[in-house]
Amino acid sequence: MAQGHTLPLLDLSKALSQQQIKVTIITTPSNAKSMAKTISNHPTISLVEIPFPTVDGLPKDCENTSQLPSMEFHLPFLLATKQLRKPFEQVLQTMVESKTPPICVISDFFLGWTLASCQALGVPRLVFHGMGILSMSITKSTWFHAQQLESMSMIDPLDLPGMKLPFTLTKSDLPGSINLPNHDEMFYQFIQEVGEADAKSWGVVVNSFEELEKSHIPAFESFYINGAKAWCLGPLCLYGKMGSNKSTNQNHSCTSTQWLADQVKPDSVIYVSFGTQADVSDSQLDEVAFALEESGFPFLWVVRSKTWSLPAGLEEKVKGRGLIAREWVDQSQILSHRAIGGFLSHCGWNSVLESVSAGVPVLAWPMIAEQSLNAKFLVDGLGAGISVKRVQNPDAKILVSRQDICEGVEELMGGSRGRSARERVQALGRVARRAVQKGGSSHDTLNKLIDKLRVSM
Ligand SMILES: O=c1ccn([C@@H]2O[C@H](COP(=O)(O)OP(=O)(O)O[C@H]3O[C@H](CO)[C@@H](O)[C@H](O)[C@H]3O)[C@@H](O)[C@H]2O)c(=O)[nH]1
Repeated sequence: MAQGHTLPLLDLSKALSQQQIKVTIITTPSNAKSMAKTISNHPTISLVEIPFPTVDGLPKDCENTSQLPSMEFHLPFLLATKQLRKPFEQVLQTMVESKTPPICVISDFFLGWTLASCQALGVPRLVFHGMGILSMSITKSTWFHAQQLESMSMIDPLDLPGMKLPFTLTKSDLPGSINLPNHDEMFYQFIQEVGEADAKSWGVVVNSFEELEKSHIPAFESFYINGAKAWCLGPLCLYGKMGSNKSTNQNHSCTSTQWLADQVKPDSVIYVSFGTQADVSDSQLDEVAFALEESGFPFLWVVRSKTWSLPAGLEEKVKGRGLIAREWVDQSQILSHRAIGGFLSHCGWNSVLESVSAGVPVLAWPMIAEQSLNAKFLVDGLGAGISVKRVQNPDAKILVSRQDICEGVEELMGGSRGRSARERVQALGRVARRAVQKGGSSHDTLNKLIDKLRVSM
């Protein structure tokens, strides 16, 4: 129940539907509403609504993390989702009783209770984390070896058992949620609980492709106790867009796409977005605005903050050169527009895969969750991006200065490191697009998964 998980699962539903599999999406009313349009021309995908519980301490009508006023509400939100269990089980029970049991349930990692629901009815549970293989393996490994980590310095290279890392990893590279010495007790317990259910799942659906992360699969699978297999089916964003390369998207009517259509120079525009979860302070957004103005490059910037506005004097300066989108845009489509030459990104895994799929190099600015690992993989492991310079104090209001953002944008769009990242990511993009086509690794894996599930019925 987060856009970063819902969107790839919708793409997976489309991929399954293309293989003549009937998909039932069980979700809550507001999530169902936002999904309905996307699946309207897929008659084999249907939606079943179950109510979202009313919970003290959680704002009303928040059924998705993107609707939370801030990530402070994340834990109460996660705990509330446990109450979905009963209505979910009723839906499943009805399917079984009407002699149309599902061949499997694909459940989000955060809904750990679905394991027991599936086991009770003898339905295989596949888990989906939204993350890549490498970041999941590092996260799991550091979780299980937390005690050894405690005694290590922040700068010594980490040697994680069973893993060959494609870059040097230190404790300071790990996501804050792993590094914090005092885990929030309830959050810790919640993750422990869903992690145990995860490890007992029948299999794992992964939004990645073998050519990108194959060497890390054995280490990842070793965390599963019943021989569960990781099924790499991605990049999921590419299903439904097969055959398309860089497009001009002329027939899309929304403002951002129209604005993009007027940008005639290929690879000239920098796209900026920080995903659907990270809280970015308004003073930090000011720094981004000044940097984009100073860099001189055309930009398309998606801003989530409801309180921020462009600093005085900047509007005139960027008029005609930049577009600030405050509504939802089709990011994946934007990235595949030929005018887009770079992406200033928080490195959520979907953004990383969408950028790779479109062959767009990234200026990496990780913010929360496992994003620092994605950024490291992309920049140091794959050479498909460069990093912004960040200040070392995580409590500072301004984590990246306007000078450093501007320098990063200039290097990505016009510098030699940006050029080599562009070449590298374009090559990776070709491999990614091949993976989901007939005969490609992800396409084949999807068919093998369907066959295996049918046999085990
Ligand atoms: O206006 C918008 C804004 C976002 N998106 C899409 O929303 C998704 C955002 O996903 P992601 O880039 O992964 O960022 P988050 O929403 O922040 O993702 C959360 O979930 C990811 C998957 O688990 C993790 O990698 C991240 O760290 C976590 O913050 C992407 O598909 C974007 O294309 C749009 O299409 N339009």
